[in-house]
Amino acid sequence: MTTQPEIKFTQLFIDGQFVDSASGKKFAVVNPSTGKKLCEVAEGDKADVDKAVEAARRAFKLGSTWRTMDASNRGRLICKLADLIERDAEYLAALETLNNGKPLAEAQFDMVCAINCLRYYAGWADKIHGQTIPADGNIFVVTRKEPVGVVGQIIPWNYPVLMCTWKFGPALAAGCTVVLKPAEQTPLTALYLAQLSVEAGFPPGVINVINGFGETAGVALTNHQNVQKIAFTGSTEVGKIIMETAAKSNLKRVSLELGGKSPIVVFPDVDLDTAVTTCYNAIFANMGQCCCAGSRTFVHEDIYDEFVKKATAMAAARKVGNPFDEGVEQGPQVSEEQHNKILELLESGKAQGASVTCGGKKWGSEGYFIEPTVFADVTDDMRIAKEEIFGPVQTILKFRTMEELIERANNTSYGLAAGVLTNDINTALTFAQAVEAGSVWVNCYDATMPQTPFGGFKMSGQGRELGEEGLHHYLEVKTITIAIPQKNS
Ligand SMILES: NC(=O)c1ccc[n+]([C@@H]2O[C@H](COP(=O)([O-])OP(=O)(O)OC[C@H]3O[C@@H](n4cnc5c(N)ncnc54)[C@H](O)[C@@H]3O)[C@@H](O)[C@H]2O)c1
Ligand SMILES: CC1=C(/C=C/C(C)=C/C=C\C(C)=C\C=O)C(C)(C)CCC1
Repeated sequence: MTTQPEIKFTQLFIDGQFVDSASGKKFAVVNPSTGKKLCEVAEGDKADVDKAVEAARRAFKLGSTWRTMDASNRGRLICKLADLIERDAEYLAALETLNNGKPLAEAQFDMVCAINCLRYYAGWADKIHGQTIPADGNIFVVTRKEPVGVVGQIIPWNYPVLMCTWKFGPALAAGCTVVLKPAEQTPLTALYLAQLSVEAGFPPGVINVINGFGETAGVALTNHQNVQKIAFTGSTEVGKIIMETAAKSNLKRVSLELGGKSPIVVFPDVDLDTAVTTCYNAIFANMGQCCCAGSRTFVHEDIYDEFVKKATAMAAARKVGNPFDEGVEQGPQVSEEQHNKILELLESGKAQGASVTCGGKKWGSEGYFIEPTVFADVTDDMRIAKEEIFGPVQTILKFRTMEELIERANNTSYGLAAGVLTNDINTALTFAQAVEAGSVWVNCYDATMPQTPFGGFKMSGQGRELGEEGLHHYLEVKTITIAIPQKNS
């Protein structure tokens, strides 16, 4: 097992090559386990985004290698990229753990999910097609699905490799070319994937990666006149800016995967230990840094006290520490900023009267660790019940009736995911139909697969990623109507 993975790539990746930024500027990448600098990477801004978009435009030109390639061969290239990730999965997982702080086992599982995602979309490449339409008159009508063109993709730091593949997979299967901006906190694995794309044989310019900050590189990409679509994952706050910038520049297409405050609901007919474990995983996975985290645990009043007792014991037993160490379940939060934001929300929970039954403060003396925390007696008006904490903080609320539950579960501007744990099919379906969420998991949680659409209602986003739905944002529909002398049925 590699615990000191070599950092091999730190430049920008434009037109199939690693290059310095036009300004020569660099920024520090930090190890969240220690708070110390890992390395410096090139800092891209507008000038570099312009170059990358130009390269992506050339790669997308009519007659280019990419545009004239058989769709089945596009699929083979995507498959090859998946194979290379699989070959280097141990290294990539270690690099992810080093840069992001997630426990190695979680990073390893992310690699499996990333590989599966690319293989799924590789299969789509030669199955994307239009229709023939029996329109009125002496005409022959066909539709073609065409790639939208150059796509800007902006991703967050919580699943760096996985998010790259959620973005690359459908875009490349559709035949687009991409400029991806990783989060400034976690650029290292995206750069390694860029190198793998060369080895896989993607033509230069099809995949470009620009490290940089949101306010400079991110804005330049979103504002660009020659970018036809922007795919964004991150905060709802920035999602709004993206939509506005996209509209004001060239009305580029936008898909958004944003925040959440997802309810996971426990009815009294369940096996309690199983339910406690499901709710625990739903919130504590990835240090709580997941858009779909089950961050409001609603428990029926009949089992509330017993549930809190067991949930507290489980969180207290959670092993925190060096994410490379075997058996460690929780590493640091990704950054000092996130760490401080969580601590501030923990204080608000205490001040507003929630009961801390486990944790509630910083863990250790170096790095960005937070104790696994459980709050009981949480009420809907508290900040910890309303705001996205993005940390290892379980908030347990009490409910009595289905009507009240549905009203409270939906009383949020978010609508990304929800979970319901019950052995009664009617209870499950009543809740599943009523809850305003893009994914509803029954007797499971986080069951997200490449085949299943994922995305939000309300302010949790626009559009869906994954599944067939995830392709649509990368495609334009062209209707071709041909006058013919005589039609026949
Ligand atoms: N939905 C998610 O997956 C997700 C991921 C990360 C963070 N968040 C939430 O957002 C909060 C803040 O985290 P954050 O500041 O890292 O998220 P963020 O939304 O600021 O960053 C996400 C990505 O957007 C880029 N970005 C930032 N401002 C931009 C702009 N004006 N134009 C274009 N791109 C821009 C960033 O550089 C990064 O690549 C977290 O505490 C959490 O609540 C959600
Ligand atoms: C939470 C776990 C997983 C699921 C992660 C998901 C569904 C991430 C989805 C995307 C984004 C952008 C989240 C936003 O923060 C795995 C990968 C299935 C592993 C188990 C834990």
